[in-house]
Amino acid sequence: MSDSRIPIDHTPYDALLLLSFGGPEAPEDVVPFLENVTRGRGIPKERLAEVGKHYFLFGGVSPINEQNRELLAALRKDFAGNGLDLPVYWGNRNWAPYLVDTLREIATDGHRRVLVLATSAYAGYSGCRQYRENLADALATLAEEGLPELRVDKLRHFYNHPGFVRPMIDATLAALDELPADARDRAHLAFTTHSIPDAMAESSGAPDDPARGRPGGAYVAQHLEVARLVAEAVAEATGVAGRPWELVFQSRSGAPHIPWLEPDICDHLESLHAAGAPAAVMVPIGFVSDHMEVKYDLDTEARAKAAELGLPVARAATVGADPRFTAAVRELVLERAATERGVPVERCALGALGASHDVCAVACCPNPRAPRPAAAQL
Ligand SMILES: CC1=C(CCC(=O)O)c2cc3nc(cc4[nH]c(cc5[nH]c(cc1n2)c(C)c5CCC(=O)O)c(CCC(=O)O)c4C)C(CCC(=O)O)=C3C
Ligand SMILES: [Fe+2]
Repeated sequence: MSDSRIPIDHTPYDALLLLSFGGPEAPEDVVPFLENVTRGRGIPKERLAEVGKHYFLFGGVSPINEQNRELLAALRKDFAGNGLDLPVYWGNRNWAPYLVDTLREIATDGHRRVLVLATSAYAGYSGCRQYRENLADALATLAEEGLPELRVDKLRHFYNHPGFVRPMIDATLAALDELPADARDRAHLAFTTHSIPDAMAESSGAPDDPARGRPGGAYVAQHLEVARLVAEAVAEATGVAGRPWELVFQSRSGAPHIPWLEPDICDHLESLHAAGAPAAVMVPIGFVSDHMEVKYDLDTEARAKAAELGLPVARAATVGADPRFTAAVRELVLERAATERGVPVERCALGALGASHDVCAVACCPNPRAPRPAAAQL
């Protein structure tokens, strides 16, 4: 890591907010949680009933909140151990602790400039702007309550930061080791992420992003870049060149007549099997922790499909609270703080796309329904 070159000075910021999706923690939470997630989004009732079943299969508890508690503790420990005296708070979009309550706490604790780490590494409406709209809504509520004004900035997309990519390389190598030895060297890598509507993918990214308007937009271009970086590092570590890999999708919702990114991981496993592939590793590069989309859609549904086909599969772990990731967050905080102070610093990124912008443009990753106020933009 290059953090030694960035001064350990968090001014002008006085708090970091870990902002996440949230999930139910008891059976009676499941329906209200799904109502929060899908309000005004036109998700068919049948799909909601189906997704509800996924949660009930796990006792009505999503692992996501516990994973965020672990990340919060790991960030605090990393900061404390490296002389970064910046309080870290946690709030969610869809479940307690709710974002608005956490922001109120931040304001009443006397903080004014808040940096936000969203648990989503890539560009796109769902992973970026929607969180910024939620921030704008929460700030409006605090203003109505007469609380002092907070200024909120969001950390840049971290998909190509070495502290995010390197743990995924190791996780892919570990998953390959779980496969039968005679299938290992010819096993495919199936990189997976959340499917989103084609139109949302195409409009993802900054207006001047070269990927914008191309099929899949910045969302797909960024995932392809991470997939390539992981595949190349795995080739180097294993000495196996030319291993096939693909970017595939999971967790589609929405109405069937609206096109979403494909192929689905389960269809992909079928194609691999039909084409004679001996095994596959599923690498969930689109997610930062092993939450429900990973535990159900991959570990339950896709594994069942693979078992039915007789295709050996393994699943790589997500980054979670890996110390390299918490160090990367620290580095990103210090990088952004230095930039705000006008101090030039190295902006660490692997691969060809370079470090993302710090501040989103008004036309970045537009809302697919109608424009709404969003925080942390130009
Ligand atoms: C890009 C993306 C990410 C990754 C970036 C990020 O992390 O933000 C993500 C993460 C997550 N999505 C999650 C859960 C759900 N997403 C849904 C619905 C949707 N997701 C979408 C996209 C994404 N989603 C979209 C375009 C929809 C359609 C409705 C809409 O336009 O909003 C629904 C509704 C039911 C259904 O699945 O149809 C649920 C329950 C959980 C929590 C898991 C847990 O509980 O452990 C997490 C981390
Ligand atoms: Fe989702």
